[in-house]
Amino acid sequence: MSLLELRHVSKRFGSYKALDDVSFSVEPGRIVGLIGPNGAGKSTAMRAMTGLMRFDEGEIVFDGQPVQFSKTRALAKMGNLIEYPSIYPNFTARDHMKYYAMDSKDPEDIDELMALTGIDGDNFGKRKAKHFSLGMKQRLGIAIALVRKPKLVILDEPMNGLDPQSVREIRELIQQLSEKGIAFVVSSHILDELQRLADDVVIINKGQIIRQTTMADFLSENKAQVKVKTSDNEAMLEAAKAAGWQAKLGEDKDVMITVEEGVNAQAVLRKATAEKIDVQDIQTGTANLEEHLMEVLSDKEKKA
Ligand SMILES: Nc1ncnc2c1ncn2[C@@H]1O[C@H](COP(=O)(O)OP(=O)(O)OP(=O)(O)O)[C@@H](O)[C@H]1O
Repeated sequence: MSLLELRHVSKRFGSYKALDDVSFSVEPGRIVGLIGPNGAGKSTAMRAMTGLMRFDEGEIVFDGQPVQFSKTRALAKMGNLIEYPSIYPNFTARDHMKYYAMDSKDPEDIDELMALTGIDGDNFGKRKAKHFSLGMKQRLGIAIALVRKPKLVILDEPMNGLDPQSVREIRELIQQLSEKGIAFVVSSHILDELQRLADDVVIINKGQIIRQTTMADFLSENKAQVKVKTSDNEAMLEAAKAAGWQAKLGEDKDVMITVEEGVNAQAVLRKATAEKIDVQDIQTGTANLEEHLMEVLSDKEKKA
């Protein structure tokens, strides 16, 4: 049984449908990346899942129980870092942990949690929150999300504003926790980071789910491409299209040609030579998460 299931969930803000018949599920211990462009509905979906926001249609089931809207009662086995937990400037990290642990009948061991999230020790344990860096506040937010021994943690943009070192540390922390069986739903605009982090992807666009699959399967849908930079990219593009190849101009105006039977870097070089086009650079590779996402979204746009 899935740990979390959204079934046909819709949410309107006035006449605008922010969630439109959204269905997807989260399995125990998996890290699910929720991705999509600005305004796609990621935060709205996350708020609905945690019971922070009423939704209009459908149902959400977490750990066998329907999720119901509550202003005051957070779900017992779900942690979240969506709306910032209140961080009190004159509290230390330990004061915060003690305070949030009071909400739970059976809180996690605070010392263990502080060690795990790296907010223990002389550095942070004794300092007041008003002196914390953004990375430190993110860690404290995650530690607070974990204090009730959750089975699922929802993190909206947990990497926002962090330096590369902190981003890596937060990623390693999430992975470590998922190995202990905690599931995560994470949204992030830092797609190369999400590519490293997530086991599964759920793609949302204009309030609709476009795809739910594993990260590995999503990336393997990608066909390899030959990327070629020439003295005349427009002419190269025309020549490739005339040969019946799938070709387009990339973002940097290089020509991108999809690899298939009989179409590879060598064939592209031969074609360029025959057309008297100088090749300045040629590479073969597969698109990353960001490029593949852009492709999937633009295909969807064309079909709409
Ligand atoms: N309280 C609200 N009232 C009216 N419209 C809202 C409200 N909250 C969200 N919206 C709208 O719903 C849509 C989805 O917003 P949401 O914040 O869920 O998107 P998102 O995918 O999280 O975007 P981003 O990546 O920019 O954070 C947007 O068009 C937004 O303007």
